[in-house]
Amino acid sequence: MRISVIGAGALGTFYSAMLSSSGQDVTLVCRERDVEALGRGVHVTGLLERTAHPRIAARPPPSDLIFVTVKTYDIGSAARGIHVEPDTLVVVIHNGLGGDEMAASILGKGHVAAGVSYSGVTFLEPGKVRLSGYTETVLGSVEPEVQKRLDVAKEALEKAGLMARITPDIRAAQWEKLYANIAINPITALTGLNNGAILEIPELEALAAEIVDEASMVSKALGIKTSIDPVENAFKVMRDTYNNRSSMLQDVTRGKRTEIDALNGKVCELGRAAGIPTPRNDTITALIKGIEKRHSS
Ligand SMILES: NC(=O)C1=CN([C@@H]2O[C@H](COP(=O)(O)OP(=O)(O)OC[C@H]3O[C@@H](n4cnc5c(N)ncnc54)[C@H](O)[C@@H]3O)[C@@H](O)[C@H]2O)C=CC1
Ligand SMILES: CC(C)(CO)C(=O)C(=O)O
Repeated sequence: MRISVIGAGALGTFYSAMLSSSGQDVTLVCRERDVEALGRGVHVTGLLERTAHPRIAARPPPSDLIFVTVKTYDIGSAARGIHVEPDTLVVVIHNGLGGDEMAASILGKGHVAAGVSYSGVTFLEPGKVRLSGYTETVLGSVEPEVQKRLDVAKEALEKAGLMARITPDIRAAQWEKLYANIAINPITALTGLNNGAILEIPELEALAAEIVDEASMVSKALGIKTSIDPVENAFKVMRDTYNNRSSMLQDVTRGKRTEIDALNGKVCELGRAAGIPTPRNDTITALIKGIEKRHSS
């Protein structure tokens, strides 16, 4: 089976190293500027050590299974570069909401599934990443025909030593992770604190709970049924990742664009459409956009 991983950042380097070192036929699709460095191999350090030599390409080759591991705002352009064959399955692994729908609008609903990853991977330099959290990838599609074909992706991940699970409700899985990201990512990006420190400041802990409560109201209005307590789950992730610097804190520290539109911004958008007020998320979104503007000007 021909597997491609699009995006040689933190997650893509990790997945391609794992898939390729298990003997599978893998192409890592990267930016032109990184082709040479990645040609020397990809390396994972931290919780486990892996070195692998996947094929490297600046354009997606014809593939049976494609993992898209780019930031949410790049999913559209990455999808436009993919040529799908009739049986190609594209799994878009991302935080937030709307990414797989964006890919499906370009590639066709019959090709696209979503993935929710609970790994924690830090990008060090092209071809080098550090793994700090190593848990499962949850796979699912809202399209029954795609859902039936997800075993292919699950088996490829498992063969690579990665835990994978197919969920019958991918939207619920995405919301479950979203509750943690909308509380942790922007608060840490605005304060510079590590994830766990939110719990040490009563005012921030209360703000985090209010942000998640608003999202929970929106998800209920949309008929999303999750199996967790949203606020408790967000607090648990803060405890479990106590010393992490969130991806959004890392983004603003480096002057990079953030994924705020697919996180709190999406909650505001869906809340407006459903008639549910989201004042905390509106404010948080505006503040992060202000930081992005500072960096872009
Ligand atoms: N890093 C992590 O531990 C986790 C990340 N996620 C999510 O996974 C997604 C990917 O995250 P990261 O790997 O951290 O991002 P990243 O920013 O480290 O890597 C994305 C890479 O994709 C490249 N890229 C963008 N468009 C491309 C295209 N058209 N062709 C080829 N390369 C392209 C970028 O240049 C960058 O190297 C995000 O939605 C993130 O929130 C989810 C769970 C954990
Ligand atoms: C779970 C969490 C908050 C870990 O830092 C994360 O997903 C992120 O930083 O984007």
